Amino acid sequence: MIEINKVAKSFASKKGTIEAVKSVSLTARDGQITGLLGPNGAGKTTTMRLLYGLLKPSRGSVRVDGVDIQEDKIGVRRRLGVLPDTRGLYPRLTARENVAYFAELNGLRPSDYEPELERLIDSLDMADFIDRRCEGFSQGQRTKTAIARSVIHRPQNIVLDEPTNGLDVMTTRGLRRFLLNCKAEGRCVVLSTHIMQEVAALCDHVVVIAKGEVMAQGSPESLKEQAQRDSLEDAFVHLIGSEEGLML
Ligand SMILES: Nc1ncnc2c1ncn2[C@@H]1O[C@H](COP(=O)(O)OP(=O)(O)OP(=O)(O)O)[C@@H](O)[C@H]1O
Repeated sequence: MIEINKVAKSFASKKGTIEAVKSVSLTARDGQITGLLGPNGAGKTTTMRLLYGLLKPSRGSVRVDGVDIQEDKIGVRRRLGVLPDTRGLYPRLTARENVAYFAELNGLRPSDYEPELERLIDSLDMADFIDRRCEGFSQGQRTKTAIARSVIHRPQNIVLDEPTNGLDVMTTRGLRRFLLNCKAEGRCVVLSTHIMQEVAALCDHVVVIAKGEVMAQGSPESLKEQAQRDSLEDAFVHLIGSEEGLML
């Protein structure tokens, strides 16, 4: 379970202070997929970076399975699998070597991680390229490798920044099946997106973010009720107060 309590983050720039995240609170539960939905520049990536400890919040706190990230960063990272916005693979290593390297950084021996790696190759459909160097990989191949790498240590909590960005329909469907399977195993999945179909297809709990603040949160059904709209699309546009930057 991930609990974010009133986090804020601002950046200094030549033109003054940018308040990327003004105040975001949410709880992402085990056995659920929680979606952060918002237009471009809403503060999703910054919230994700605060969540996995890449950035330190200006205010507020983050707890993962009850552990405060500022008090025990390493303990929290062990409980987290992260797909960052920059996928960041080692181009000279094969996909298998990239995943194995991360498994070993997490203290696993080949006999510990190899069965899980085989399972991931199968469920993410990676057999065709697993033993190729990552240099020259397509976006889908890169994303799949980065996802396998982020979950090889079987973390209870999985955090993915725009996981289906640039993926084709078949790859997206495979990834959705994979995430639904993680949910069925009782894991906590958090993803950010600006694609509404993603939310409708996957999310149990949706946090609508715009301009660094939470505009509304709840199940897709409850968001329609809160906005008094019949479709999710209309509800989101109403809650955000603009259509800008959203993909319908
Ligand atoms: N390191 C940084 N320095 C300065 N400004 C930043 C930094 N990181 C983010 N911002 C600004 O904070 C705001 C929120 O950015 P963020 O990347 O969190 O949005 P987002 O919701 O993920 O958007 P997108 O959907 O376009 O990826 C933007 O105005 C962005 O320019």
